[in-house]
Amino acid sequence: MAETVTLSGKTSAGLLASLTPLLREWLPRQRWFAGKGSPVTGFSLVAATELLPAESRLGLYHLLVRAHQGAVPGDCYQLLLGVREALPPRLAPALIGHVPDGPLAGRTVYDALYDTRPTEVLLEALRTRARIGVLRCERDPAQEIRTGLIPRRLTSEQSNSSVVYGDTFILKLLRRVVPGTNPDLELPLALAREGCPRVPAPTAWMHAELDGESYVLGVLQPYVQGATDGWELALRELAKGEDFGAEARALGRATAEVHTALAGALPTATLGHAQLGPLVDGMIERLDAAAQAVPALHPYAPALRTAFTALAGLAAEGHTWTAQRVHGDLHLGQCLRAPSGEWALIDFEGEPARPLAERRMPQPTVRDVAGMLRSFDYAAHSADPPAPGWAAACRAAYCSGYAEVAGADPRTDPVLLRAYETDKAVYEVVYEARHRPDWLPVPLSAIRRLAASDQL
Ligand SMILES: Nc1ncnc2c1ncn2[C@@H]1O[C@H](COP(=O)(O)OP(=O)(O)O)[C@@H](O)[C@H]1O
Ligand SMILES: O=P(O)(O)O[C@H]1O[C@H](CO)[C@@H](O[C@H]2O[C@H](CO)[C@@H](O)[C@H](O)[C@H]2O)[C@H](O)[C@H]1O
Repeated sequence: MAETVTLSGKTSAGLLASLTPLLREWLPRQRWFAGKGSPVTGFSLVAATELLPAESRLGLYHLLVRAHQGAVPGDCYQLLLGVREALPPRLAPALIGHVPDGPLAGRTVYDALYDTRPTEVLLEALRTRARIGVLRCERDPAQEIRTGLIPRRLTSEQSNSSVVYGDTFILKLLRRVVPGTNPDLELPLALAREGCPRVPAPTAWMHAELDGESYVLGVLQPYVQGATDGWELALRELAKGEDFGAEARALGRATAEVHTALAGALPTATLGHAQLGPLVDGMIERLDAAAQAVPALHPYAPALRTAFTALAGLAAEGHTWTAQRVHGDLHLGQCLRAPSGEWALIDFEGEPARPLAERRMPQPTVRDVAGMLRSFDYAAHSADPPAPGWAAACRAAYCSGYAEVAGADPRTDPVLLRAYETDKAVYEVVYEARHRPDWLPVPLSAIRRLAASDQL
């Protein structure tokens, strides 16, 4: 591996100044950019590390940059920038721009995750537990990382960016990074220690040490070869008019296995009146904000609010609930079915827009169950014609499968389940209004059902 350096203050200031106009254009267009809606006014450099010298044919920089949006410093993003004289045609979609001045004047800068050599450099750093400037790589000594694996970038990227190496490993590079323990590494590591086979065990990971704080930057894990995700599979079965009950039941069992392992690995808590109050307040605040943001939700808000006040009422009567660490953003797209038929769960980041501390709090497991129940409903309502009976059968099979392993059926606590399902549907209304307005009718159909009923 080439010699690597953390850039001096002067060099990095020059670098950032010349990159700023290009990044200001490019960053807001990325799928993973979280600050959509308000313009980026500037950047500050959090860390810059040269992984391949810029003077060579191919330069490579690892950057952590804070995007400023208005007066307050905004989110910190991880960028891997390649530097070349000119881009070969295969790298055209990766173009960020041509640098007009400064230390890289006349050269072309691009998103290096599209390129083979830079992604090989990352894997090599993980394999060799490299420490480069602020970057630190660590790995599970029990797992081997072979050399010579061919990288390819995943095009189905969502909140982050992923590279698959020879169908053996997948490296997820977090794009918006925050200091602290990241559940996307914390939970799979805890599950691996607990011997839970439902979640690929982290093979290696990279973080940055900055001012005494650690930022998780990426996680390498075994790639589930030939897997189909639950969303794709559900839509396929729906289109064929096929029953999905057996798969839904297996998914319920897999979810309960993961919950059982998480409860064994990490602290649990009891939620009584004092703890539930703030949780319910949060649900009501999210509902009010959503009803303001999406007018179509407004007429249903009073009826939806009863889902939350009913839960607060139970707590006031002295009911308690068990809380533990959960997935936090579970839906069919986070479930992978291997050709063997086994299900794996991925992406333990939680809802990325929520603060880390909130995402790491113990919560009732029904939060994940509600996410999956919503997902069956989503699949059924994106079919033409909608198939509510199919969703109802999947939801029942999922809860039965869950109960077989957990020993308790989520449907036996309808007030809790309705509150969490309502909270999720409200979140989805805002998500769709912001990202996919054509999909808004899907969560709105659930909103109508939830507003009209006081049970599952
Ligand atoms: N271990 C894995 N094996 C196979 N495919 C995976 C694995 N982990 C993730 N993927 C694929 O990568 C995609 C993105 O992963 P995910 O963790 O959900 O990232 P994001 O946070 O960007 O949504 C998933 O939808 C899935 O198709
Ligand atoms: O996968 P992400 O962590 O990025 O989750 C976000 O995007 C999801 C859509 O890609 C969104 O999920 C919603 O749509 C799914 C179908 O596309 C459906 O299966 C889910 O049940 C529904 O919530 C998710 O809410 C959002 O956080």
